[in-house]
Amino acid sequence: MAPAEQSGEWGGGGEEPSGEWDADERPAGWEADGPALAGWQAGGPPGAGRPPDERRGGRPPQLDSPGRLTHVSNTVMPSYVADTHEQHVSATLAEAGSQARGGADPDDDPGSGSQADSPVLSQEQAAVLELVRRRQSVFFTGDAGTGKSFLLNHIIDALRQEFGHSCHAHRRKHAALCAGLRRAALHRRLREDWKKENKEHLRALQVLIVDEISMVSAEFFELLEQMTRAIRGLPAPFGGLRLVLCGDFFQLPPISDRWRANLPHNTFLNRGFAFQSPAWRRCDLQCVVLTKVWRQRDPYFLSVLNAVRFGDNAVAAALARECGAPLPEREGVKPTQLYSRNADVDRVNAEELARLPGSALDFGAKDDVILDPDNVMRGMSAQELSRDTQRLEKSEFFRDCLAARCFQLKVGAQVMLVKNLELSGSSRMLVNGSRGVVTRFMPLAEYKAELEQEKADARAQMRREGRGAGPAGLLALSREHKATSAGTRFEKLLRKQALLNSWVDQSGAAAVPVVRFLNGRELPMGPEAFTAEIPGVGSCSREQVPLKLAWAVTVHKSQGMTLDLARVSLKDCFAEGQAYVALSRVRSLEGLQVLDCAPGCVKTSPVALAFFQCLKACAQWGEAPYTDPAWQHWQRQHPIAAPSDPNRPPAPGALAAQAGAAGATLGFTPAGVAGRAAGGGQTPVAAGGPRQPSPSPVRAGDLCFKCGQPGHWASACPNANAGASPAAAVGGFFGKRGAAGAAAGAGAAKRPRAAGGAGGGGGGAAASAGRGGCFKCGGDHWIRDCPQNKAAASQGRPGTQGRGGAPPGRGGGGGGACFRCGGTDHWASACPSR
Ligand SMILES: Nc1ncnc2c1ncn2[C@@H]1O[C@H](COP(=O)(O)OP(=O)(O)OP(=O)(O)O)[C@@H](O)[C@H]1O
Repeated sequence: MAPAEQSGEWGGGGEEPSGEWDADERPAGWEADGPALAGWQAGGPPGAGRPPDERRGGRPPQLDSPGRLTHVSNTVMPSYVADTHEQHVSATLAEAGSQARGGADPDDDPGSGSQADSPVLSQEQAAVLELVRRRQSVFFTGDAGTGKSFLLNHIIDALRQEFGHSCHAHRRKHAALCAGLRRAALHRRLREDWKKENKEHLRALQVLIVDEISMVSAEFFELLEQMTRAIRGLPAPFGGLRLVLCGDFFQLPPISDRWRANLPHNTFLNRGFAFQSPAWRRCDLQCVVLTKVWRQRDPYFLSVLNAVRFGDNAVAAALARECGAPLPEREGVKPTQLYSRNADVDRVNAEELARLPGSALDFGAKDDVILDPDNVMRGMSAQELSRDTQRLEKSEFFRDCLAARCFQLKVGAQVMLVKNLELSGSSRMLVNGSRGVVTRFMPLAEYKAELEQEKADARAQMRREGRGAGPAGLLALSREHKATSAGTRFEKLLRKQALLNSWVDQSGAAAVPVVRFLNGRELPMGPEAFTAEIPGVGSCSREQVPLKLAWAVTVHKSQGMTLDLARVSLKDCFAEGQAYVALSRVRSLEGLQVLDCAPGCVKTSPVALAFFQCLKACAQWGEAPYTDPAWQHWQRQHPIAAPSDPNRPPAPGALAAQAGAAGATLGFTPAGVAGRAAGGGQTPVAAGGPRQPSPSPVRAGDLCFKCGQPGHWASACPNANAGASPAAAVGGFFGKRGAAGAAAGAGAAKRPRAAGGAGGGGGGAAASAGRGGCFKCGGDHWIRDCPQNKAAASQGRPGTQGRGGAPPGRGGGGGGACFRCGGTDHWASACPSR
C-alpha cells in the first residue's frame, strides 16, 4: 500500500528514505536478533497439512522453530477468490468510483464470475467503510495483503460521494475535504498548509486520510495534531478533523534522525510510531484489524510470512533455503529484484540496460505549472504571480514524481508501470506496479493512426447503441454517454490524443515504447499526465511515458506493490519490517527467490509487537518498551492527558456495533489503545453482534462539543446528524449540499467557521436548531457572540478572540480558562499541567 500523490493516485512505489542508514546508524530501539516473540499460538509448522511436494521446491522447509506459526488472524482464502487477486491496490480517485461498491463478501457468492472483474469489499472491509460513512475517526490495520489500500480507495470514493465532488479536483473551490497522503507527501502538504496564506485550506479540511501510518512518527503525529488544532481553533483533537488512518506497524517504520549527545533533547528527530504519541490517545479512533489476506492464498506461504512478520529469522532462513533457486522468465519478464539500498538498485538497472544490444531511446517529460485561476482572476500583482510560478516550478513534485524527468529505454528493457491504466478485469488490468518488457518502439505516425482507429471503433459502438457521437454528439457525450463504456473509452481517447500532441511538441519524441505485460497484453505506451496541486498557488503537471526501469527496485519503493515474480535480496536489511515487506510482495512461493538471508536480517519492532498484541487482546496499551533516552525525554514532555484533564477528548464512539463489524474485527476506544491513564475502556466487537457501550464514563460536567448536551461523548452524539448533511455535523462547511443547511436559511449559510466547526459555509441544522451552535456554551449563537466571552473580557481575560493579557482558552475552556487544566491565571501554553 503506497499511494502516490500525483494525480490522486494510490498504490505502488512506497516512500524511500532520503538517506540510508549505515549499520552503526540504526535507530534506537533496533535489535540485532529481533524481539522475543510472545503471544503466538502453538500450531503445526508452516505448511502443515500440505504435502511437501506441493511446495515450491518439493522439500519441506528445515525449521528450527516448529510449532509457532499459526496466527489467528490469517484466514485462508477460498479458491474461487483467486481471480480477484489481480485487482491491485491502486485506484485513481476517478476510477475508484467505477469499482464495485462495498458490502458484499465474495464468500457469499462463490460461483460468480463477475466478481473476478469487479471485486467487492469483504464484510470486514465493508464494516470499516461503514464506520467512515458514520463519520468516525478510524484506524485500520492488518497483515500485508489484507486489502488496506484496496479499502482505502473505496473509502475515498465514499468520501467523494459524501461531499459530492472529487476530493482533489475541486479542493480549492469547496475548500478541501480530504487529503490522502503518505508520509513525505504529508510533510510536504502540511508545510504548504502551514504557510500563512494556506491556513484557510487547513481550516476547511474535513477529513485527513493518512496511508502508511506506520511511517508517520509519533513526534510528527503530535506536531500535526497540535498545529491543526491551533490553526483550526477548535479544542477537539485535530481541531475536529475526521481521521482515516491506515497501515501496518509491522511494515516499514518512520525514518528517524539520529540523536547525538550534543543535541537538545527535544530536537525533532521523527522518532516513535504514531500510536506512541499522546495525540493518538486523544483521538477518538475506532481501530479495526483486517484479518483476511487477499494477496496470498497458500496457507503454507501465509504461515511463513506470518512468522517473518513476527521476526522469526529461523523461518526466513528456511524459506531462503527452499526458495533459493533462480526463477525462470515469464513472458520474457524477469523477476523484479528487491534490494535494501538505492545504490544496488541503480547499479543493477544501469548494468542491465547497458547489457542489452541496440541503441537506447531517450524519453523526456513535458513539465508544466498552472497558476491558480482564482488568484489570476482577482488581479494578483505580477510580482506575486511570478513568486507563485517559481514556487510551483521548484515544487518537490517534480523531484518525487514517479515518472522520471528523463530516462532511457531499449528493446528488451524490463519496465514497470507507474500509473493505473486499467483497473477492471483481472486479465486486462494494468496498474501501478505491473511488470512488462519493451518489445519494440512504435513510430509516432503509427501510434496516432492506432488511436484514430480506436476512436472510430468507440464511435461505431456508440452508434450501435443508438447514441451517435459525431461532432454534434460531443456535447451529448459529456452528459449521457460518459455513463457507457464506449462513451468513456471515446472520451479517454480524445484526452490521450491531446496529451500526445502536447507531449511530442515538447519532448521531440519520435516513437513510443510497446510493452508486453505479464498478463499477456501488449500495448504502445503513450504519455500520461501526473499532476499535483498546491492549494492556493496552482498545480504542477508532468506528461511522460508512465514507465520506469524495473530490473530492480528498493524494498521501500516496493511497499504497497503486488508482484508476480521477485528476487529478494535480504542483504543489508537495515529497518524493522523490511524483510517482511520484501517477502510479502509476491502472490505465491512459485514467484519468489530469496537470497542473502543472513542471520538477524529479519527485524521486528518490539513496540509494534506490543501494540499489536494490545489490539488483538483488546488490552491496554501500556508503556512502550523503547529505551532511547531522547525519546524518553520527549515522552516526559508530552504526558498523556489524565482523566481529570478538562481537555480530555470525547469518549469512544459506540458506532462500531452499528457498523456490524464482523469476525475478528475490533472496535477500539482511544483509551483502549492508549489509555493507560484513562483506564482502558476498549471494547471488542462481538462477532457480528453489537458493540457494547464503552465503559469509559462520561463525567457529569462533560458536555458534548457537538450538541452541547451532557451525558454522552461527541462521537456518539445523537443530535449531531439530526437532519443535517454529513458535513453539517462535522462543521457545516458543506451546508449548501445538505437539506438542513439549506433550510437553515441565509443567516445560517453565512455563519462563520467558529460555530460550524471546520468551515464557514452553510450552517448545519445542529447549529441553527440551537444544538451545538456555540462551542463554548452550546447556545444558538456564534462563538464570537458568546456571552461567556464578555464575562471573560470583563474579568480581563478575553475568550477565544482575545489576544492580550489573558489565556486564549481556544474556545473550549469556557470563559477563557486555560483549556488544559481549567485554571484562570495562566495561558494554556504556560499551563503547569502541560
Ligand atoms: N475485497 C477484495 N476482493 C478482491 N481482491 C481484494 C480485496 N481486497 C484486496 N484485494 C486484493 O488483494 C491484493 C492486496 O491488497 P492491498 O495491496 O490493498 O493490500 P494491503 O493490505 O494494502 O497490502 P500491503 O500492506 O502489503 O500494502 C490486491 O491485489 C487487492 O486487489
